[in-house]
Amino acid sequence: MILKELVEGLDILEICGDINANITNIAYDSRKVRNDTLFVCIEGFKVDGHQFVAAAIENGVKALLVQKNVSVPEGITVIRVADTRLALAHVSNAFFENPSDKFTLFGITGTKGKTTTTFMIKSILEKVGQKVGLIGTVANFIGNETIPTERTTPESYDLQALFGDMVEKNVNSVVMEVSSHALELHRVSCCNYDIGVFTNLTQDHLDFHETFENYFNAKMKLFKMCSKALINIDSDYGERAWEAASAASGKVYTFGIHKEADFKAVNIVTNPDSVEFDLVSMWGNGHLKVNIPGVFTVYNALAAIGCCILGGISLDDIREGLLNTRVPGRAEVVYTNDKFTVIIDYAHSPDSLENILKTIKDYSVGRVVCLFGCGGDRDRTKRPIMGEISGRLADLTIITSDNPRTEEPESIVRDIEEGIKRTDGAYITIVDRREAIKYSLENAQKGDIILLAGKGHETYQIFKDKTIHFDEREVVLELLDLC
Ligand SMILES: CC(=O)N[C@H]1[C@@H](OP(=O)(O)OP(=O)(O)OC[C@H]2O[C@@H](n3ccc(=O)[nH]c3=O)[C@H](O)[C@@H]2O)O[C@H](CO)[C@@H](O)[C@@H]1O[C@H](C)C(=O)N[C@@H](C)C(=O)N[C@H](CCC(=O)O)C(=O)O
Ligand SMILES: Nc1ncnc2c1ncn2[C@@H]1O[C@H](COP(=O)(O)OP(=O)(O)OP(=O)(O)O)[C@@H](O)[C@H]1O
Ligand SMILES: N[C@H](CCC[C@H](N)C(=O)O)C(=O)O
Ligand SMILES: [Mg+2]
Repeated sequence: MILKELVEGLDILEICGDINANITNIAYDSRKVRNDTLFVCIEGFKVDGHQFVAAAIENGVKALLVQKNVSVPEGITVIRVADTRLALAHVSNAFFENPSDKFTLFGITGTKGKTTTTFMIKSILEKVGQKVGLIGTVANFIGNETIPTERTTPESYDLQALFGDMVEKNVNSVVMEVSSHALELHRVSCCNYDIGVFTNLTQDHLDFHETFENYFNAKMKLFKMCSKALINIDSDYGERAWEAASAASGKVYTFGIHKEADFKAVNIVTNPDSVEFDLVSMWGNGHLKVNIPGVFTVYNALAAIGCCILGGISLDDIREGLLNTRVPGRAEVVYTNDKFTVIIDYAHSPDSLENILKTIKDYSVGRVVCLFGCGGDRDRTKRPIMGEISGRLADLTIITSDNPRTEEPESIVRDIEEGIKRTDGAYITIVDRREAIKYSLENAQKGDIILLAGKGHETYQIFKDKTIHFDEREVVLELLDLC
């Protein structure tokens, strides 16, 4: 593609060199530069991409997109802009020929419920015969094809490339999780969303956003890219989100349980392994069931129902699609016998831990044992809060490690302990997660529900010096064999 076409519409501060150069590749990492590549230099949190101009030249770069002055030999075009992350999204969208215009795109943002809601929407749309793309925490999917992923929302170039692939493979709809990091760092800029959903806003990621206000504002950026918005009006930030979406989007719809809403759930029945409710809406009323427990599941279901009804799907098809939804690592029972049950769940923030513990507590006949840790290099302020929640709600807490990353696992455990000490909840600390799980199984009492929280579908554990294979589903079964 001609460079001029890639940068058309971009706010350019300065161009040096040939704007008609032919570009066959875009890279934001110098190690992926080859001949005829446009290299986009990003000032990162760890390193400055502008440092790698020499390496890019060595690899045959044709043009550079920069936000700082750089010196290059003749024959290489340099384009300077104010923000290269935004520019990367712009050129990537152009390079793959505006792929998000070619399918229906649903974007789900919020602290909790994104993965679950996307799985519900995928299941419903597949029920009516659509080919669906899904982009999120667990993996990316193109129909039945699974593509492993490291981020919830990919970098803009990778996202547009994936969209391009989805167009080639004839998807009808794409449903994606939109993380606040992605919104803040322009990973989803230039996307054309048909519907944007706000699920809720509770504490997480304050290491990155620093304040709740910044976190909220990052989430609201989604609505500037949507034709329609769907808001959880019961959420603490629901009214403000409604105002922000109304100012930005074409049409705004609401869902909820307590307040008046376009999609409202009444007569909620909670079961140990499912929820049922009646939907009331101007598009139709009806009884629905989801095989995931917890009142929070009703909110996720309402978000999915709203998207699908606004997308023209009938309530009968929605009912069946919802009933068949399964989400790996979310309230997943990995083992049960007549003595105890082991559940894994991806709760790794205060609100989600509180919700899953309350849900389990409602049905337990014996103790609730909560085993969890907190991720290293992530929001530290949530650690004592989660300790306090578990101390208050669980009969026994086993504090252990999650993904320590570059931090000392013992010091993360101590941060959690600080919170649990404010309660009279019983607890022990076992830093090694496998040993902690072993302890929970060896000491299980009749009626126990053992919750392993925080790692859900993950199949690894990240340490300072290594990443090991660690699939909690496998670990439990292996240890039970040994017990
Ligand atoms: C804070 C954050 O989000 N950082 C992301 C960001 O990194 P960065 O820009 O700081 O990158 P950097 O390492 O400083 O490098 C700067 C530039 O130099 C380039 N480089 C680097 C080395 C080299 O030899 N040559 C070269 O060109 C890099 O490719 C990059 O373009 O851009 C990178 C490329 O897209 C991401 O991989 C990286 O994610 C980090 C690893 C991360 O952990 N992100 C998490 C917090 C995240 O994004 N989480 C959310 C979900 C959260 C949730 O809701 O639960 C997500 O969407 O996954
Ligand atoms: N609507 C909700 N409100 C509060 N907690 C929820 C909600 N939905 C799910 N949870 C809890 O949060 C955990 C993660 O849910 P899910 O993966 O759907 O959220 P997410 O927004 O994708 O999270 P992440 O940002 O970690 O990927 C679940 O295992 C459950 O404990
Ligand atoms: N997407 C989230 C996942 C956290 C999962 C938890 N197991 C942890 O490692 O903290 C993040 O990167 O912050
Ligand atoms: Mg997710």
